[in-house]
Amino acid sequence: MMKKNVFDSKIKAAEALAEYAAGEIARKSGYFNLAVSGGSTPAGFFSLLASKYQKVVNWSKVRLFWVDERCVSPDHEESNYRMTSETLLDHIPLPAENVFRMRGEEDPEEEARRYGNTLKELVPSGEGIPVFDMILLGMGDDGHTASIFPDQISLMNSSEICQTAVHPVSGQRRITITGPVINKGKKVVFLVTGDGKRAMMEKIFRHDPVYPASLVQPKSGELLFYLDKGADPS
Ligand SMILES: O=C1O[C@H](COP(=O)(O)O)[C@@H](O)[C@H](O)[C@H]1O
Repeated sequence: MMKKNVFDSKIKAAEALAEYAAGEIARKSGYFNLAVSGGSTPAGFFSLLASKYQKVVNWSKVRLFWVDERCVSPDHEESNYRMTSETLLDHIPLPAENVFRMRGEEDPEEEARRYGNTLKELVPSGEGIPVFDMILLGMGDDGHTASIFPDQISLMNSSEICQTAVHPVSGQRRITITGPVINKGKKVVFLVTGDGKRAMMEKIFRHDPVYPASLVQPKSGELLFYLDKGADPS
């Protein structure tokens, strides 16, 4: 099932998503396994969780994972972990043992293997694939999602849980969960904002198969879009 939610501003989209995520966490008994994206878009959502929902959410039941990471040290300005720490983790009582970062500073191939094994060990699986309670995705204006870029679209159909990737322009190495893991998620949520994303969003809603974000089609989970009106093509 697919549901599109459009809001007047990116702050309103982040507010609605924070309310939704907090509700989903509250509804779950046992661990809530959440995988988050990086880049710049989730910062507002994370900040809201860290302020408005800091005392509302039972953070000890959240286990936090990453959808993708840039192969840099965790204090690097481009680190997805660093962005999440500064906007969310530094402000909430989420136990350190519930935080499972991708180690961008390690050898990428080894780290992709290690992280895949961590996911297999900790996240309940279906048909051998980890099933996250929620996966937060972003979309680049080139149609990539996670660190799966159009020129490496085979990662959407990989037999691995986690793989390495390369940014097509900068050549920066990346580690990413693969398409089958994304499509196993119970709630797969795109947060996309800004006029600059509208043209690509239109292609994604047309399911243009050239773009990885178009191939996000959860098998039995729910696909949700949180957009601001700038990113909405309709
Ligand atoms: O490189 C990345 O890009 C996407 C989109 O980022 P945004 O800054 O345009 O929101 C992001 O979802 C991914 O996690 C990140 O590594």
